[in-house]
Amino acid sequence: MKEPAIILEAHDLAIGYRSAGNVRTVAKGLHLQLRTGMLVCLLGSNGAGKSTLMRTLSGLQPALDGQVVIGNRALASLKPTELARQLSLVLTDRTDTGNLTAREVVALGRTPYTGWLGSLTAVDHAKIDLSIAQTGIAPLLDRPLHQLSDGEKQKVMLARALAQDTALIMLDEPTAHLDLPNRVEMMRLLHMLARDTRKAILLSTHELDLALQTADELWLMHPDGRILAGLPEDLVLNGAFEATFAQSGFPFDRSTGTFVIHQPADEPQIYLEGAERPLFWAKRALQREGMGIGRYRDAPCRVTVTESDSGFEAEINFGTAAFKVTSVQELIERLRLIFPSPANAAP
Ligand SMILES: Nc1ncnc2c1ncn2[C@@H]1O[C@H](COP(=O)(O)OP(=O)(O)OP(=O)(O)O)[C@@H](O)[C@H]1O
Repeated sequence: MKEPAIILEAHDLAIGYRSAGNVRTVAKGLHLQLRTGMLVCLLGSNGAGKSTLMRTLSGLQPALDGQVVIGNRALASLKPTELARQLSLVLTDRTDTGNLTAREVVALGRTPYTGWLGSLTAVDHAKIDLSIAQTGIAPLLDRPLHQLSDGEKQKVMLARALAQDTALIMLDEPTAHLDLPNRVEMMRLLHMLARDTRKAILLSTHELDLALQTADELWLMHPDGRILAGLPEDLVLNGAFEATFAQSGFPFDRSTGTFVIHQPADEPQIYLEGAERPLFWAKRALQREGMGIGRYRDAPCRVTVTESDSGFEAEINFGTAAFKVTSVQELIERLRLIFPSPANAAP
């Protein structure tokens, strides 16, 4: 496999805003690299500076200090047409495309090569056809963009970026208006595109779980203005992920890669064991109920779960008593009889 090449570099970059003599620095001292074939997800809490960074890296706003280099040229020295041949940008803000059809919007991706009134060559048509095939938008092509659903529009805007045929694509919250299946599909598509077309793709998102699963690299915007970059798994295991979202108030469970919404209210009196799938869902339900799950087999109550034809079965052993239940609901009800919730317990 070819070594990934560096497409974009930021050296000692400071980002933020300058107005009426005031400077508001959002982050500084940033050293970043984007390489071919990589899907990089930029994550951070609200107000951490994701949009500011995306806008600065794409030349929409000037850096406060430092330098961005794209394709071996300083970003600040690139003319708009030169930049448009290096970088395509997909913004979530609804763009006014009038009555243009999806096909016409995709064709706009070729503007850096044809000019506004330029006619499309065979090469342009081939690039457009390829981007349509890659995003699977053929059935939408003759419809005005404004009549499409948000998910469909998002795919058309991605096709336009692909038609632009740049080594680097940046997307600002590309999953923002999509439902779960479309969010998953969009992330999978972007991951596949990075792999297959060797493009560098940078996107900002609040989809922590999807980013953890699909990104080749994460850029975590720490509230103190640093960016921690690395493989998702390393950033989880070394605590960087937790630190980035520490202010959310929810502990992050490094073993499951999820935020813990329910804290145990009860003593850890239940030991859970058994098949992986029923164990996962039983544990979730017990956690939601605030039931204390212990780590040792000699806990007062042992629950052994199995997968049955109807999905779930469990045996509860408490002292000399044993109970069989056939749903998670029954399990919770039986356990609540054994261990009344502290909130409901008699004083
Ligand atoms: N035009 C502006 N002038 C001054 N400060 C701004 C401007 N736009 C944003 N900011 C500030 O810069 C900081 C970073 O904002 P930014 O929009 O980049 O964060 P974000 O990570 O994209 O947030 P979100 O996840 O909420 O979209 C915030 O404190 C914000 O208030």
